[in-house]
This record gives sequence, structure tokens and C-alpha cells, in this order.
Amino acid sequence: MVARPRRRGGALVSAREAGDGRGGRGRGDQGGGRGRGGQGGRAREGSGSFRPGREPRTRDRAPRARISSARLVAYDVLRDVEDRDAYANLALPARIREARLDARDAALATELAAGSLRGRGRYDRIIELAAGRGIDDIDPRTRNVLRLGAHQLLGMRTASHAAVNESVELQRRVGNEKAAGFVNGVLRAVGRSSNEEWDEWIEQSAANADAALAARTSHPAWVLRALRAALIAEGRENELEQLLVADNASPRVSLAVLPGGDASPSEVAEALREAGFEARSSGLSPVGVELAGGDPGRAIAAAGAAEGFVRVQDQGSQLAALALSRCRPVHADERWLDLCAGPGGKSALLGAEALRGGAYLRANEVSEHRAELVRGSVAPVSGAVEVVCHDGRDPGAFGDEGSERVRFDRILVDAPCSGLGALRRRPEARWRKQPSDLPALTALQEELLDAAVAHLAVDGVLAYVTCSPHLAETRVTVDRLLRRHPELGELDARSALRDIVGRDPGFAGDAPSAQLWPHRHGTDAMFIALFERR
Ligand SMILES: C[S@@+](CC[C@H](N)C(=O)[O-])C[C@H]1O[C@@H](n2cnc3c(N)ncnc32)[C@H](O)[C@@H]1O
Repeated sequence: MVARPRRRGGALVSAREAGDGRGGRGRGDQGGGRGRGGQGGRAREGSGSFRPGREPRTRDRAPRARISSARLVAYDVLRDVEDRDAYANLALPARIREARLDARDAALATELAAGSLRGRGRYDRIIELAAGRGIDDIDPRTRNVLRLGAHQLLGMRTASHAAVNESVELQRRVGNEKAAGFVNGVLRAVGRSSNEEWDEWIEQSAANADAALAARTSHPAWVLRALRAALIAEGRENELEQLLVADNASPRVSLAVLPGGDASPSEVAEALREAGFEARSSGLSPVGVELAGGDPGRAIAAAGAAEGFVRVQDQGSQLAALALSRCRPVHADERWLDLCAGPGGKSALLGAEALRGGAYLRANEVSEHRAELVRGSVAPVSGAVEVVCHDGRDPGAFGDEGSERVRFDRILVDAPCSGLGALRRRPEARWRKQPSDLPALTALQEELLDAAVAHLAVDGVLAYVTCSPHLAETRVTVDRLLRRHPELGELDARSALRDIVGRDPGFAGDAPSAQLWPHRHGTDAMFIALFERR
């Protein structure tokens, strides 16, 4: 139960006035929710055009007002994420295809689902304040209807009456019909106040400043503290709020143009502009092109480059691969290894670089399914790449035979990590990870690094990369690695990246490793450290 903020005008809804959102099963809740059969054999009406051939999921008694398929799809995605641990970026296209949404509705469903998931922390707090009860005391289905409604009211330009009416209708379809009044009351209260007013009430009602900032910017408090610690290590604590805001903005679509194809990044950008896309090749990565909007699939088709040479990839990932391939000149017949390759984005770029320089890349991935994705990803440069499937801590990953160790001139360990650097792209990820995930991840990172070091040739280069700025996965791991392996020297990754980018990207702090940031570099928060075996 939350304390209600002091307020002017008494706009907050009273739960008693508005009905009850608890949706208890013993109180008329539809129990199994959507898609379950057997409501006493009563005839039911489905939503018609949505999910043809499936069992109808409502038990309408009378014809209902129309509800848009985009909202139903967005609601389904929220349920997939909550009930089945689905990734929104995979569930969304599947649900959109299933519902046969056109491009406009697909974009609306994407904004509704991704925005509600990303903003969940803030919207939940606002719903608590508006409803006068804790978010966990609200039935899960009703909660998701309210989150979608709150996002339309506060995060999109949906007219209030449409947002409220469609949410009420959605509640009737998917949840406890008796709570429709509750949804109506809560969302009317949400819509009566501006974003600024809600932020003020969040501040007033929070236990402390961190709790307020976490709720306002929709981050779990432990993630906020981890991000702050990483910024403090660079002497940039004052950038915390900018970073948190950047985590909540949908990133621009970033394309990589593999070297060795028939078009350069500037030619691809030009072809895209001619095809009506707003594209530029002016980001940090020399192989990158940024799109201001539009469907990436159509853009790739319009780029007119050889098949597979233009692909979606964050510029931070591009720079991580290039840091390894371009930190020094490539000699013919060098052996390279990508130890944790799935799904293969960096392998493809490394493969293209290897092909140009006469080197050879072994791409290893522990999961067979992801190794298959790597095979698909490296298809355009398959002449220089071999894909294998082993645990990266096992000799098979390196191709050892007997006690003979194969040595590599360059090794990338793009380690499994918390992913806290890619919160912009994975709207649900921040709510999934827990601080308790860190010890197992950092232990695995160390074991993978040790196996890589054991297979690094003298004078060879090792790149340690994570998509996380969490210090436990960045500098702490690096410092421990250097203590375990006095044969390693850390290289100046920043200066390597300065040369690759052609200017100073604005790194801060004293460490030789490079930390990229969404708010400063427009990339995911990739961490890149380089080492040489002496
Ligand atoms: C951060 S992702 C790599 C991303 C990839 N480099 C790319 O750019 O597409 C980490 C990968 O490591 C894999 N992985 C996890 N444990 C591993 C292990 N013990 N050995 C090898 N790979 C592992 C995961 O399945 C995942 O595909």
C-alpha cells in the first residue's frame, strides 16, 4: 500500500469509487484469462479478425465497441514477456505477423508494447499513486491494461478519451470485467495530471532521492546505482540523469556495411537517401550508417549492396569488432577466434576484415541454435570463417588436438553479461536481471578469459568486450585478469578507437579501456579492453 501524495483538486481516483482491480478469482474473475475454454459451455464471441482459427478469448454478452488489433497485440506481448519470459523484440514481430497488422498498426503495436515495458517502473508508480494501492495488489491482467493505458496517456499523443475507452474495452476483453470501472477510474486520474505533476508526486512520495530518480526514470534502483558507480569511475557522475533518459529513448536504427562488398557506407547512405530514407554515414563507426526512421528491412533491400553486406548492428558493436581487427595491421594467414560468437554480428564484421587481410576466423558458440544463427550471419564472408559449437572453456572451442594447444593471433571474448548496456534495445531487460545474476556471470567471464589467454599467441591481441558498463563486468574483471596473468599487458584501447573513428570520441577517466555510452556516443554502453601477450 502506498501513501497517497498530497494533491490539489482531489483528482486521484478512489479505489472504492472506481471498482476493484484486484480481480480475485473468487470474485468473478475470469480465472484462466484469455484463450482458456470452458466458461460453463456458454457461447462466446471472439475478436474476429485477430488470430483467426484460434479459440475466441472473450465471453462477450453483447456486441462490444471496436478495439484496435494493435492494442491487442501489444497486450499479448506484455503477457508473453511476463508469463513466458519472452523477449519483446522476438515476441513482437511474431505477434504482429500472426495478427497480420499493416505497417501503421505494426508501428503502433511496437510503440505501445516497447514503451509500456520500458516505462514500466514509472508507470507502475503512477498507477500506485492514482489507484491508492500497491501495484502487486492489482490483478496481473488489469495491471498490464493499466500500463498500456498509462503509456498512451503520458508517453504518446493518444487522445485521453480514446486511451481510456479502449483500455476499458481491453479490460473487458482480457481481464476481469468487473474491474472495468477501476481501469476507467485509474486512467482518468492518470490523464488528469501532466507528466511534470506526476514526477513531482513521485518525488514527494519517494522514500529517498534514489528511489525517486529510479521511479521517475523507470530503472530498478540497483541498476541506477551500478550505472552511477560506472560514471563515478570516469568522474562523470553528473551525467547520470542524461544516461537514464537515453536508456528510455528508442535508438536510431544503425546499419553496418561490411568491408569488401560492392558499396561503401557513404554509397549506401546515398542510395538510401535516393530511396527516400533519412540516412547518414556520420556516426562513430567508419562502417556505419544511421537511419532516422523507416523499416530496416526495406532499407537494407533499398541499399542495393551485395546480399548480406548491409545489416542491422549497433555502432558500439561495430567498434568493438574493429578495435580488434584494426588495432594493428593484419598479416596474411593470421588466425583469429571469436570465442562467444552467437548470434554472429561481430563475427560477420571480423570475417569481412579477415577476408580483406588474408586472415582466417574461427567463430565459436556454445548453443547449437545460436551457432546456426552465426552460420547465417557470416554467410557473405564464409570463405574466411569456420563456425564451431563448443563451450568456450573446452579445448574443442579452440580446435586443440591432444595436449597440443592451437594459438591465435587475435581473440575476441564478447562475453555473456548482464546486458545493462543495451537497455534502450531490450525494453524488458532491466526488469529481468537481478544483482544476484552477477557472480555467476563474472565467474564465467573469468573462465572464458583464462581459456582465451591460454590460446593466445605471443604478441597476440585479446579483446574483452561486454555490453555492460557494470564495473564488476568491466574494470574489476580486467584488473583481476591482469593480476592472474602477468604475461598480459593492457593496450590503449582508447587510442586504437580514436584512430579507427578518426577523432576523439570523448572518453573520460584514466583507464586504457574504452567505455561507450548511449547518452554520449549514441551507441549501446559497450566496454572494450585490449591486451597483448608479451
Ligand atoms: C554477448 S553474446 C555475443 C554476441 C556476439 N558476439 C555478436 O556480436 O553477435 C554472448 C554469447 O556467448 C554465448 N555463451 C554463453 N556461454 C558460453 C560459453 N561457455 N562458451 C561459449 N559461448 C558462450 C551466449 O550463448 C551468447 O551467444
